[in-house]
Amino acid sequence: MSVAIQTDRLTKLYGPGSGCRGITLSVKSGQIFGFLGPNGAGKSTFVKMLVGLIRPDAGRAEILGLPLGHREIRRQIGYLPELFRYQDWLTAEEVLRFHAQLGGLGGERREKRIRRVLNDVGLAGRTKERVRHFSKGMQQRLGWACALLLDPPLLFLDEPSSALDPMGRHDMRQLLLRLRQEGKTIFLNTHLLEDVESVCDEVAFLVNGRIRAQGTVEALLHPELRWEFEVGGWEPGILEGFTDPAGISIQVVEADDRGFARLQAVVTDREQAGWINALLVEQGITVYASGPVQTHLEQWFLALAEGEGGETRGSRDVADLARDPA
Ligand SMILES: Nc1ncnc2c1ncn2[C@@H]1O[C@H](COP(=O)(O)OP(=O)(O)OP(=O)(O)O)[C@@H](O)[C@H]1O
Repeated sequence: MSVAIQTDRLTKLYGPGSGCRGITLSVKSGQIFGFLGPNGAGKSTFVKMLVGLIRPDAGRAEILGLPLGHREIRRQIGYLPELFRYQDWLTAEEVLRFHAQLGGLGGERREKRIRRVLNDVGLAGRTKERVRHFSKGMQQRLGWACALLLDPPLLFLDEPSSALDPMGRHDMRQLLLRLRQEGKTIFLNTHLLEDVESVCDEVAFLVNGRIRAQGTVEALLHPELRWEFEVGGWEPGILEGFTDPAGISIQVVEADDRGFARLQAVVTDREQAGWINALLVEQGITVYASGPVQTHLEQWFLALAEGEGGETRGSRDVADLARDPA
């Protein structure tokens, strides 16, 4: 798989503690890459460097094999800015014609592309309306249309669903998946963890201008199989003296004085979880429920964001954070 974006210690500083520093990351072609972080983390600054709107202070980058700043890159990328604003005296169609003209697209091909992208973003019936009469969500849909217009292989979308209602967000997630199927690479800045969990192949978390964690969503959230058991009839020491041939350690996460407890164990597979289940029952414990522990991206996000400014958190590895996000 080739690499669409490669950055090497890319840096832009606006002052102490703002901007982004030393960002090294790699985005494979054909991926949806999620770029996450709390407000002010430096996500938009990073994207603006990649699309050529601001110059880095230090570091290097290659976009589609071309060095950052190369004119050809602009032909190959689509960009939806976080703060979008279009000529509100024009109609949606006219805005797109203007953008097509800037991109060197004309004639019947242009008209065909305009019809196609307006249809893709759900504005097919609103093409003759002036942008000033558009709702914020419709304007953002127009922004998507502008980004897609020249059919670029690489898209930078900065908070692309921020103005959309739940249905609109759903539509856009479907569109993202379709674009990936068509082979596009998508760099997605977002706060919507639902989007990240459902469409992103890899993610990077930015806090205070630095990358704190990076990897596939699956590896970040589930570096190990942890199983939970909700039980009744629990007593401290009930499993004492029991010899465990597999060396599994069962931890008590929570227990009350009526014998209710939540237990957890790291297991290699479901069979091992079933074996623990049988063991508990053998000891006279009632198992009400059991299943794998689900870590949600939100827990991750909060744990990383709370560590803002803490260099020690930055040095912890991803698996370590996933085991103990707090
Ligand atoms: N042109 C600028 N001049 C001075 N400071 C800036 C400028 N642009 C951004 N910053 C600062 O850099 C930091 C990162 O801003 P940036 O907009 O990149 O963050 P972000 O992660 O995209 O935030 P949000 O999620 O709120 O959009 C902030 O502290 C911001 O105030």
